[in-house]
Amino acid sequence: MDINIEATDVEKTTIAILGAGAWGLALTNLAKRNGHKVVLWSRSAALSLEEALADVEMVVSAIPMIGVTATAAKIKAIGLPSDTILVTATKGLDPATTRTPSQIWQANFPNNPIVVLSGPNLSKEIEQGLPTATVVASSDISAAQAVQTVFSSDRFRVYTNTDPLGTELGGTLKNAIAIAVGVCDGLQLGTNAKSALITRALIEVIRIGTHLGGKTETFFGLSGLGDMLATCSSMLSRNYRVGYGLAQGKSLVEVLAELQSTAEGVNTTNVLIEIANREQIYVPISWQVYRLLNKEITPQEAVEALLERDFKAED
Ligand SMILES: NC(=O)C1=CN([C@@H]2O[C@H](COP(=O)(O)OP(=O)(O)OC[C@H]3O[C@@H](n4cnc5c(N)ncnc54)[C@H](OP(=O)(O)O)[C@@H]3O)[C@@H](O)[C@H]2O)C=CC1
Ligand SMILES: O=C(CO)COP(=O)(O)O
Repeated sequence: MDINIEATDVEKTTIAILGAGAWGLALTNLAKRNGHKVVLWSRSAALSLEEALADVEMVVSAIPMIGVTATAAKIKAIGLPSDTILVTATKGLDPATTRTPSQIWQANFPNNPIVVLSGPNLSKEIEQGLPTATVVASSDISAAQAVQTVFSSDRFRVYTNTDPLGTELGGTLKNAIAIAVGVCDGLQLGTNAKSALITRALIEVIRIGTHLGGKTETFFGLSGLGDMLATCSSMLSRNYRVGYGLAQGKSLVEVLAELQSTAEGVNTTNVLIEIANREQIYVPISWQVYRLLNKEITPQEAVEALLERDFKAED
């Protein structure tokens, strides 16, 4: 029997959400609609980080990758009770250490429960009240369930998962792929090409993701294939728009200036190639994105390079 839990029946949580960008605002609205008490903090906020964190049961980081290490260090200096749940919603890789955001949070707060939140979550659609689903993943299942309770609604279906790294890497690695698919669409290569690219890209993401410790099945779920399909098929995706703009002959600087918003895939691709070179992981699609972003080839040459590779089996 399905039990319909009304938002009013659920115990209320006090939450600090860090990062007042598109994602931090959308997550704030989701939690507030469920009646939870939310303090939204950003660097330009009137309240200090210390004030924002006072007496909260949950901290949600929606900070772009560029700010995660410094913010985690500031919070460590302030101090957090060990039962405060830390939720990371950032999709990126740290250029200094090649770590994921959850690994950074875990290193700073080894005794706190860490939960990754990731899925096909284009914030503009969520803000319009359109339905979607997401995944909250943690080795601490009760912490994941607490986050599930905070954000779940009839428009935002939240699933739990016990593979935080796989969940996080799916959402992160697909940003390099969204740039590639943006190029494919910008060059008007057609639906067959796009479908082939996304399918081969999923194999690539699974190859990297499992090498780094994620579980194969996670990459076929919402945070893997689900998020890849969302970002590879929408002009709402900033990463897709980076690829699309480059295919139109714009420079990376021009495209990023037009976006005025975070496109994590640019940094992620650079860090990913560093990891792939170091660990000898075969990443043909991300490699062409890397060369394109670093002005080594044109969009047309990237496509030719992918098509001209040696014959191989599909696996
Ligand atoms: N938008 C989306 O649809 C989704 C985004 N994400 C992920 O969430 C993260 C944030 O994205 P999004 O909100 O869209 O980005 P935005 O570009 O909309 O906002 C970024 C926010 O982060 C703050 N910020 C920028 N640099 C730093 C820094 N060095 N330290 C602390 N805060 C900083 C800025 O606020 P201020 O300058 O005022 O401090 C700004 O409010 C990214 O990793 C993204 O991949 C995940 C799922 C969906
Ligand atoms: O991760 C996202 C949707 O799930 C947001 O994608 P962009 O960062 O490309 O806009």
